[in-house]
Amino acid sequence: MWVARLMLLGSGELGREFAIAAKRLGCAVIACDRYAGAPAMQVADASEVFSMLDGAALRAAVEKHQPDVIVPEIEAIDTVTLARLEAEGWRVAPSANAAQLTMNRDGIRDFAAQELGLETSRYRFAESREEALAAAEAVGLPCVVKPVMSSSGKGQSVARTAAEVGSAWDHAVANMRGDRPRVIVEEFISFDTEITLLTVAAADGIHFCAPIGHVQEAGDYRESWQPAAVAPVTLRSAQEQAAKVVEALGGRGLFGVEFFIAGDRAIFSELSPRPHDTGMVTLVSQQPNEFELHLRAILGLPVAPITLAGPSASAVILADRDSERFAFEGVGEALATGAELRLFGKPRALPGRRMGVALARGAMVEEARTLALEAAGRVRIRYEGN
Ligand SMILES: Nc1ncnc2c1ncn2[C@@H]1O[C@H](COP(=O)(O)OP(=O)(O)OP(=O)(O)O)[C@@H](O)[C@H]1O
Ligand SMILES: NCC(=O)N[C@@H]1O[C@H](COP(=O)([O-])[O-])[C@@H](O)[C@H]1O
Ligand SMILES: [Mg+2]
Repeated sequence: MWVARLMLLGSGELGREFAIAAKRLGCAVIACDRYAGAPAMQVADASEVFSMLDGAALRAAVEKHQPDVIVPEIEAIDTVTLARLEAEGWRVAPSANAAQLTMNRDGIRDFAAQELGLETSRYRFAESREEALAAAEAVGLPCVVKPVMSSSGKGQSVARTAAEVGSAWDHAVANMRGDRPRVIVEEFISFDTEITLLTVAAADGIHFCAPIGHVQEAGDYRESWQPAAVAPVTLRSAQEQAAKVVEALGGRGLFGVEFFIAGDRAIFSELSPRPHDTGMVTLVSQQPNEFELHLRAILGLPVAPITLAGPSASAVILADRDSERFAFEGVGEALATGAELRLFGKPRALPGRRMGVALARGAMVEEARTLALEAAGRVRIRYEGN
């Protein structure tokens, strides 16, 4: 009856678009997350609510729903259980190894820098305030301090002085995911621009999407666009590095490989073994989009040709407070710009939480960026009762 039964571990905005792609190709989707009514659950066949870090609950959900493929959608998952499930014959996309190595920044960074020899920022790990200070001295100031387990910039800050390293440590520990107080202290790279190189590991080999440029604030993405202007020699270097790391991680699927571009150097930063938030621009910029590519690669379906529709951009819509009673206004004004919207349906607003995204095309990237920003700015969240 089904093409495949897919279980999503994490059901946010990225999972939602993946679920839509999967439904369009006749798959069954079981969406799991830590709260009810998560974006992907709203379009899935079934859902389960539990913490992805709870191994027993994870195993119970897998045994109950018998998925053909388990598809991690967030970083913070009990990857020991995931690896055991894979060893028992359950399929994990792209692989339990990829999920395990990328869940913690120490895993992927040591793997990329030391085992594969990719160029990265100087870095050290620290498990106390004192160690963080020593690490900052070793990599130099300013430096970036991040919890080893976190995403979307949570717990991340830049320290410019030794005193700021202490507060950066406190901020990281207060905002980390998981139960391990450990940070990475990285040399601050003053890059010219940064890109995500969506890299597809498919049955017929590696495919690349056009590079995606993006702007981040407080470690979280605000705008992205495609194609990003990158010199051919630099793009080749990024592609070679991406192919190396994706092949070494193993498995089929789409990976978002992040690079800082400084002069003609592509400096490896990190990667997601799944669709990337900055890649939401592909919902209007290319065919197949990043969600369809992940699905097709996982299922062994054709991924090529990947065609670019034209210069495109995305801009995020953020909440600014904690509320479960809110509504979106200005949707009509936003759509009147010609841009598209994706409002994620998150049941709760939180300060800085991404609630939606505006997507636009233009004759040039600059025009698409202006339109997407304009449309995102026209959407307002009206909070009730305050
Ligand atoms: N060493 C660095 N030097 C300069 N800027 C940095 C450095 N590390 C991170 N940043 C900035 O912070 C952003 C977020 O960092 P990073 O990708 O490591 O965090 P993240 O929490 O994993 O984010 P996401 O989950 O959204 O990918 C980067 O895209 C970049 O703009
Ligand atoms: N950079 C990773 C990323 O963008 N992940 C996306 O955000 C969701 C969590 O959002 P939330 O924190 O608002 O619940 C995740 O489920 C995923 O879709
Ligand atoms: Mg990142």
